[in-house]
Amino acid sequence: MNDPKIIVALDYANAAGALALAQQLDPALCRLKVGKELFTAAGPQLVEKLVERNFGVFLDLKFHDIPTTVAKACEAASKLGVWMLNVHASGGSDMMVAAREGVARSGHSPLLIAVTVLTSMNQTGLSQLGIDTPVEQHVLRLARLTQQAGLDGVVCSAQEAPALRQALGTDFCLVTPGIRPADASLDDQSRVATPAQALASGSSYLVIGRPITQAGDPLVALQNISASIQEI
Ligand SMILES: O=C(O)c1cc(=O)[nH]c(=O)n1[C@@H]1O[C@H](COP(=O)(O)O)[C@@H](O)[C@H]1O
Repeated sequence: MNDPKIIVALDYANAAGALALAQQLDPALCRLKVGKELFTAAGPQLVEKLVERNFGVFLDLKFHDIPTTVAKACEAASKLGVWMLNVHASGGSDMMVAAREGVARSGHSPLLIAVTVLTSMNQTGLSQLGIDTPVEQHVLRLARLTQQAGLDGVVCSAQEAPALRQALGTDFCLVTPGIRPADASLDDQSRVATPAQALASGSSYLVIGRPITQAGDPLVALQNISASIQEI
């Protein structure tokens, strides 16, 4: 079965921008991520349109609330026919178990993953939250909690992927944003890796936004990145 490793982040302000980009891309080469900005502006109808165009959709709404609310949100999200959805692991074990139950109630079976420590965060940012544990150790702690709650995987940076892969086994899904080709701008990302480094580190899927969406020719950018990971 075709299982593209690249997830293009559709960080657009409206449906027209997102659909125009999707039109240029190929569902055999990538999946698409709909995040908070686009979903707030364009809603479930846009997600359904992307699913109809045969794209696997990662609905990235990073739910983080009391367990009942998250369970119902996950149930509703799963009913949209998405391929993957996520919650924040820092919402805790009960919240993640409830999320899993919400997905099960939906009658659909998307992958359910949890965000560990955002890739924009560094050690200073974590310390400001009162967490003085090294980033990698904190990511590992949240990832273990996620696995114990029965979720399919986590969002982490590629820098933590080798440790997580070793600790959590080959079946646990590692989704890594903060991906930058060697010559690309870091933007607001902090813990970054190139596409090839990320896959070699054990990432299952790479989330890539601006290096593709802001490129002069997004399809060529996607094809170049795809080619750079073919042999890994
Ligand atoms: O859950 C995510 O997708 C996510 C988690 C994280 O820790 N860091 C992170 O950058 N993301 C998302 O990944 C995408 C990265 O986009 P670019 O920085 O443009 O490649 C954005 O849509 C972020 O919302």
